[in-house]
Amino acid sequence: MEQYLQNRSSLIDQDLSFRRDRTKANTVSELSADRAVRQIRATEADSVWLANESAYYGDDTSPCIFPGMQFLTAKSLIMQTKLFKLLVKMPKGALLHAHLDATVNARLLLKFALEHPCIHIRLSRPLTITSITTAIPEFRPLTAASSALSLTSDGYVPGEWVPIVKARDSFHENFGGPEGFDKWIVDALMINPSEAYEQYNTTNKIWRKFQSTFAVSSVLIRYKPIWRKYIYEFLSSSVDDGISYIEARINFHYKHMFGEDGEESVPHREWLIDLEEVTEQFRQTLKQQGRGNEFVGIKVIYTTVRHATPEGLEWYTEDCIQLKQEFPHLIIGFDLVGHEDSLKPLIDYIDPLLKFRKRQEELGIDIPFVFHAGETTGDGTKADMNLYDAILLGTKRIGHGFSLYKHPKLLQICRERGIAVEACPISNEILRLTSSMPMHPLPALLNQGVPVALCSDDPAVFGNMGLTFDYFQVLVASETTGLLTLGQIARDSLQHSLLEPAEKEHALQLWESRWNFFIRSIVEDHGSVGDQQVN
Ligand SMILES: O=c1[nH]cnc2c1ncn2[C@@H]1O[C@H](CO)[C@@H](O)[C@H]1O
Repeated sequence: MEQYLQNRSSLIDQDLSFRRDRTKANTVSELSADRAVRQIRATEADSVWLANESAYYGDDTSPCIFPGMQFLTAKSLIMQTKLFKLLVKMPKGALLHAHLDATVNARLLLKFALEHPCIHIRLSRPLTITSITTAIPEFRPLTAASSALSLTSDGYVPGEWVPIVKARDSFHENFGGPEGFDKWIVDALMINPSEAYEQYNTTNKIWRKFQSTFAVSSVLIRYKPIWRKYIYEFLSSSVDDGISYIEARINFHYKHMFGEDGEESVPHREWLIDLEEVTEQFRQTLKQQGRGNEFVGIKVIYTTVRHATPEGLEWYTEDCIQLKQEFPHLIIGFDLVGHEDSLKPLIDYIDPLLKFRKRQEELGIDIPFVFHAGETTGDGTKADMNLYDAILLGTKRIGHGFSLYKHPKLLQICRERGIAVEACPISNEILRLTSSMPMHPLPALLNQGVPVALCSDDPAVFGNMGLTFDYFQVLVASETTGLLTLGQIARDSLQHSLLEPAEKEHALQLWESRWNFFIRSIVEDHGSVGDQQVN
């Protein structure tokens, strides 16, 4: 028996030996905090999840309740847990994968829109009680006065612009009045549980709804005064969630933003000037609050969408180079975004991408690739094959890499070259690549020793604001993963960021001291629990 148990633990050790949470010696406090968190997780597996499962017995329409279940159904329950409240306080390190135009709470974006009377709204078809759930509102800043007063009156002519405040005030009570207006807009900006899990419950179907949320928000966010408020809010909510550094993907597909005059004429460089100014303003406010150490900064990964033609892409690579020359410290990467299963694969862009690299060499600049790749359930499909091209093109990290676990050689390359995966678990689940967290391939990557950073992707659309929700879902869906794994993930997010070496060193030092404080506070709060052996 003794021999058997020895063999067993040796086999387990060998199997998990690549894991990055095993590479570092842990302090006594860390081990104690990890045990405490495992204990809370075990207790809540019964008190929160099992308890609710039994409450649902006998009701065929009720969702199945378990840790790591469908996020949109579980969200309110998650927020009530001790574990969630504890994780809110964890220093998360860097947010390395977020589309900037999907990062601010939808209600707040609507509030920003209502603060600007020049924002107008229109519909392409008359609104009916049944069509409201799929009717897509269109926005535009307009300076000329419009005579239309209501979207819901019989006299409304589709295509006519209505000032947003009037549209809201006059929203007919049959549609819920002004609150009904708010609900309609917010629903158009987000994915709700019945859309993700019933109406559009396949990847292709949910992507159509997903894309439509960007169509609704795009003009609002590209209105310069809202853009500035949007960035401020993104920074402030991220830092409140324990994120200290951000590499945001900005979609430069649209060549202009709308200025205060309502003209769509503000070029990309001004978007970045705004970003810098607002960031500075935010930094000053934090300093005044004595919280200067909580924020390192924000940098930008230039992105455009995979429906550009290979020739058309050259406009964007040239634009990216110009921005890099003007904002060398701000532009730190290049990526192509959009639905990989249906849009052009990387192999179609090899020529312009190699030219892009050559131009950079000639100019003595470096804009690393940070490609989305393998965001698919496919095997050997063009989206899955993007992984090979991303790696051959020298990608510094992989966005999503959902299908990476199928590729032994690529896993080895990622481990050996330190190519981190920007894993977006909640995004993957809502976009229907996985039905729940226990089905997500993340543990395969962790066990293979691939560096991982957890990311929120499009929190405004999914409702997973900050990083706490993604950390939570990962923690409750694995027995191997513990608090110390999450710590290593946060550390790796900074380690695999594109910060300059000195900046990275500084960011890591700040993180380590916050981490030690966090660990100490867990031990103080839960010390007695932590001393009990759980496993
Ligand atoms: O998970 C994702 N995978 C690929 N593309 C995405 C994802 N999330 C958002 N976008 C893309 O980014 C643009 C907005 O900046 C949108 O066009 C959207 O398609």
